[in-house]
Amino acid sequence: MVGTLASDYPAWKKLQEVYDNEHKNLVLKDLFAADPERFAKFHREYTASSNPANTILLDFSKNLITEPILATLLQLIRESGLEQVRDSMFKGEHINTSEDRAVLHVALRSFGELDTTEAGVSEVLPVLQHIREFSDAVRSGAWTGYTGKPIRAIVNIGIGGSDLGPVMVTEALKPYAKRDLTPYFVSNVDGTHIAETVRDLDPETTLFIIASKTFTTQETITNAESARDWFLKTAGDKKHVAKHFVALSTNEKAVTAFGIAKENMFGFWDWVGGRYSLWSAIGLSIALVIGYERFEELLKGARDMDKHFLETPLENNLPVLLAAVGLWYNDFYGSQTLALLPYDQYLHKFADYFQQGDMESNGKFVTKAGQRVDYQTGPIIWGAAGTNGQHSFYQLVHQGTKLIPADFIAPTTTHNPLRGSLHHRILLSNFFAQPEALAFGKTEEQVRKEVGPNATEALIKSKVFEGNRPSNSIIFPLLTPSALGSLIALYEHKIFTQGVVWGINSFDQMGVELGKVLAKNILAQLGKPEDVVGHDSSTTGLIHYYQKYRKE
Ligand SMILES: O=P(O)(O)OC[C@H]1O[C@](O)(CO)[C@@H](O)[C@@H]1O
Repeated sequence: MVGTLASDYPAWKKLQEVYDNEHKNLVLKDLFAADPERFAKFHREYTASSNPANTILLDFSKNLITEPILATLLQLIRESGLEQVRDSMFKGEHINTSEDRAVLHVALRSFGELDTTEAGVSEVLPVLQHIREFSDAVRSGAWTGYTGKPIRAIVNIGIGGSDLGPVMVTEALKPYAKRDLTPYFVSNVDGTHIAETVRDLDPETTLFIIASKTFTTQETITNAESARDWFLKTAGDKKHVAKHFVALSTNEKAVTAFGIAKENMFGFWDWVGGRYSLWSAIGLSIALVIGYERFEELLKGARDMDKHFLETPLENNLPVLLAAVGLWYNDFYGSQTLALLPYDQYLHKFADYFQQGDMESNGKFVTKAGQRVDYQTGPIIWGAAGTNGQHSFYQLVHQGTKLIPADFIAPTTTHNPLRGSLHHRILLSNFFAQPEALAFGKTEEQVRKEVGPNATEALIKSKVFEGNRPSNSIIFPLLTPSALGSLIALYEHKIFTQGVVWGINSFDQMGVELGKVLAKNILAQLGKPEDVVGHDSSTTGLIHYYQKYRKE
């Protein structure tokens, strides 16, 4: 409820008491031994309403919870008004209070089913039609470059939500890609990024997509200008820009001022948050790579999860259940992070994507009512594809001193069944084994039996796995556009649910502004001969070093 600190909810106080009195007795080994039905009680299965082949099983039984604890977590979520705020979001109410905006990324994938009159919602389908027509034309070769050649490379220039979603999805759905149309992504203002990207490209067959909700982001505009310079070095005449540059934005004035024709702009609206925008025109590169039909399947997968989130009682609601166990560790166990560990190489950018999705949404310390919170809010999101993480950071996850909740994610079936799916069996054996090892560990007694009588006490102690480290396992049949859409929406709504409990605005991003302003001030000074002024000794000293040694 706006105006209530989460720690004031009765259920929060109850959870604090339960944690204080019981957490020492919550031992997974004992919880499983005491209840052979534990998995049955603590897993749920989702089936996409428009695609029965798209199911997701969420196993949350390896969490440090009991049925009463889960019930109290769900009560906390209920007391926060989650259901009411959720309904407000879907109705288009301006729940992004600081910017007085609706939050309607769900309207991008509702295919006209959402009953909201928010300006722009009625234009979603025409924009999708424009995306279909354009992607069909480029993929068929009907759309050619200025010398009549088909497009072979698309370069998406954008950053944050105008980059991370297209990157993650085009990687994840590579099995569905048109392999003679290669996507490239330029995001960093570091000239290296665009220089290295275009160095081997052919201007005659390259299409640039300038993706920017505001069309004012310094990195993106700088890169777009350099891309245009690179292109015109060969093409010469500015009139050829029209065949090689399109824009994705809410800012038509800035787009046309840049020199991109209105008919080559794909619009979207201020109620689409950057980190929730891959379903909008920002997803153009996705539609170009996998085709419009598959892009629509992605949207429908998300829409099916939207329906699940809207219609399913909290105790069976996958986003709510993920949010609930996350709150338990983040706010009562004091964990600081959440590891996203997809056992699928195609999902190797999944954690990167939700670093922005979660941390830019919930990395806040002030509630919507302007109160400073007295509890933890958004977790640090990190992770890597399995099994690579096992050879990198799993030592700490298994035997470190930190509690690291982890979500293990995997498809039962691979797109690449090499050697009779031997690779995939090996991968999935690790997907099953790691949560088991984390949960149940290895006792000193077991170690002694293994190492024999001559081992030192120190060696024995170093081989003990205390276990009792929680995880969720999320498994589904195959990484299809529909499955990916549901999976992304699952996490979007988990993030939303946690933000509602914490009472924060998950949809603005005031925290990114100060750095930008200070950088602009320093940039203006770096170009001048006189000494920099107005900074602390550290910043001044660093700038002096830069000015002493820079060569360019
Ligand atoms: O799409 P734009 O307007 O260029 O913004 C890019 C990114 O910058 C931010 O505004 C700040 O990181 C993100 O929210 C957004 O996704």
